Amino acid sequence: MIVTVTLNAALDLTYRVPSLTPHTTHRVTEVSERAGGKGVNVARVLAALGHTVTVTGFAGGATGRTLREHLTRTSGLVDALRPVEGATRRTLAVVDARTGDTTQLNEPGPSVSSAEWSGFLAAYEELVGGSGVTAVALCGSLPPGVPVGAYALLVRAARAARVPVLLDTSGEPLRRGVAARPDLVKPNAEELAELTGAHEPSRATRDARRRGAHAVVASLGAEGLLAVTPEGTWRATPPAAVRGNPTGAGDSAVAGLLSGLVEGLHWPDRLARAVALSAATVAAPAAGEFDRSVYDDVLPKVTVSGKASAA
Ligand SMILES: O=P(O)(O)OC[C@H]1O[C@](O)(CO)[C@@H](O)[C@H]1O
Repeated sequence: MIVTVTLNAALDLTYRVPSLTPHTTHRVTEVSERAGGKGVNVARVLAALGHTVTVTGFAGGATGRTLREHLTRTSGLVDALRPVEGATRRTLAVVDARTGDTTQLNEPGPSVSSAEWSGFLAAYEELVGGSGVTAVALCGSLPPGVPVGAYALLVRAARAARVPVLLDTSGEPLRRGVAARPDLVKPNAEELAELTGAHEPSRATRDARRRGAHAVVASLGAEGLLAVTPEGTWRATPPAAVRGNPTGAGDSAVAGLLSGLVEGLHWPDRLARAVALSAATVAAPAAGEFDRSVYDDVLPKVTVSGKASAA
């Protein structure tokens, strides 16, 4: 069983408008509402790939209730979200139908008390310390009240339980989390540059490893993925850019990497799967989903170059 942690879960709204223009009124032509937050999206993609996933983090208020109802509709997901007094946030993705561009607005999330945080930490330690957990993904921003070093604690607890742990966050929580030596981090180019101060991806990726991450997979948008790992260095590139809504493409890459890890795939196959899932998510209406025909089409066309390290 894979565990995904979403401390700042969200009810994701996606609006499609004919053309997004500041200072004007828009008629929304399509509305979708989904359970979201990065770890929830990762879990939904993993479940669609046939994995059983326990979803944990916080949920509260009417939005939290709606999010949990959405989760019950996806088979393969086990809801282990912990209740909080504050209401789960909403996020809004506005898709401009003319240009295909997406504008994302994320609420900050509920205030989490220190008692709620300590309760979560104890439950998490018990969960990852129990039997049958094959990997943990720690994903997304932290809600107000959760300590900035939260991910570092969660990484250490997973490592103590000998469970492989992946971290996908940004800013100071990423910096501290990386120093706790996760097995894998998956920053995008911007997060990587902020972490390391380096703007050239291969240099920044190597630097992120020096800071503590065992392996680093950088997501570089339409240019695919760059992986720097103890087993080797690879670049995985999609055959062509896919038009659509890129929200959640990084989450699908995480799902591809994690599923590949627990299935024992070699790095080049894991990376190809992650790139194909990302592309297939751009083609889908919302984060946490992917277009299976695009996935099947792109997967054999992903180019993976690079080499394994000398044994
Ligand atoms: O936790 P954040 O970094 O604010 O990201 C959350 C948001 O990102 C997405 O997961 C897309 O990656 C949305 O579904 C939305 O919930």
